[in-house]
Amino acid sequence: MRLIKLKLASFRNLKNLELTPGDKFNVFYGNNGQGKTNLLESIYLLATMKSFKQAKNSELITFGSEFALVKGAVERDRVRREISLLLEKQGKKAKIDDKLATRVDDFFGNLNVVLFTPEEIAMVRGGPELRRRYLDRAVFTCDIGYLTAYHAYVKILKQRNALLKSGEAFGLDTWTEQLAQAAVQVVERRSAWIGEIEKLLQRFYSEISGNDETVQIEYRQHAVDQKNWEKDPRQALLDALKAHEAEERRRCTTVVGPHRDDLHFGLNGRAARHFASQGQQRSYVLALKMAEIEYIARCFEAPPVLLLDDMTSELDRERNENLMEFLKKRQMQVFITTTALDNVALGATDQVSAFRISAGKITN
Ligand SMILES: Nc1ncnc2c1ncn2[C@@H]1O[C@H](COP(=O)(O)OP(=O)(O)OP(=O)(O)O)[C@@H](O)[C@H]1O
Repeated sequence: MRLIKLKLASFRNLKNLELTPGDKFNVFYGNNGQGKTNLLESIYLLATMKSFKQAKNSELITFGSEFALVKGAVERDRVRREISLLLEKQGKKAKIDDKLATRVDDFFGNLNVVLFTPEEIAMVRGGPELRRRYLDRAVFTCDIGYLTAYHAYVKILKQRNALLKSGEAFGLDTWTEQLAQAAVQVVERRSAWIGEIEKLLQRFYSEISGNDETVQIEYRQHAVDQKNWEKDPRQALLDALKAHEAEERRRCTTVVGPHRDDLHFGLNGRAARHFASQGQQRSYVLALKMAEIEYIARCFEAPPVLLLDDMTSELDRERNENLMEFLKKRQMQVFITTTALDNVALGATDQVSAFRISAGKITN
């Protein structure tokens, strides 16, 4: 799977850009604020239809323009496809080979990406919403049906919250039933992904750290009894919701469900969030990304495209080299941004295509 052409019009400060990337390492270098991250954002958008900065369409369109166009030619299993996204202030239109894509699963899967940004290191230390967001996007890449299950859950959650807000005494039970049913779908799919990642995580962590520390990854459900869950997931959620009903009525919001769950990262049996050093946290996230890449490669029988935004500022030389060694061994296309070319520990390889970016233009 690879991106063989990229064409941008009025996308952030990239007003008119055409790129023919190389098959392996594509390094975009230049000063701050020139458009390197914007370029990665456009590729991410083409793959996921979402901005990794949670930006709205209006922020993605060049100031003063009415629309933006992100177009790519992708190749998977020797089949070439043109995929494009037209961004208008009111919405997006996705096309595949010039035909409007009407179904989600037609569009997704043509280009799989794994993103690695400095902000993701904060995922270990930060609040649960960062980890949930990461988890949702990662699960969706390998399980397209997850998006439907997740949207169904969110829709019911919103309706249940509206009822709680209205102060209406009746009708909650019906929403609670539906919520529990939809929640089981979300939790089971998230847990299945974690189960697969867990098998790979230790191997990569040991490779990076070179020691015998152990790593754990676990799905942690908020307020749900795990013994009950193992016997009957739906009933366990119903029981937890019932037990919190008074609190929910008081706070006018649903307090139990996957929107409150968390992903637990453990190191030597303790919470990495509290006990891991910065270096260990970096190694953890790096190993997690490697595991994610490996898992996607297995699911699709083709590795994803990797987007590495300014990682040289976060990873020290040794981790940087470890990551590059891991990538060199795989037939995968990589897009890297950095302020200076020699920050990227690629060593001697002829697989690098370097592009200098200045004021939204490729200048070499
Ligand atoms: N909608 C927009 N229209 C025009 N320019 C925009 C828009 N959104 C952001 N920009 C510009 O894009 C630039 C930021 O680009 P980007 O984040 O890609 O920088 P970068 O090269 O990755 O820099 P750094 O090395 O600091 O991360 C800023 O100059 C900003 O003003």
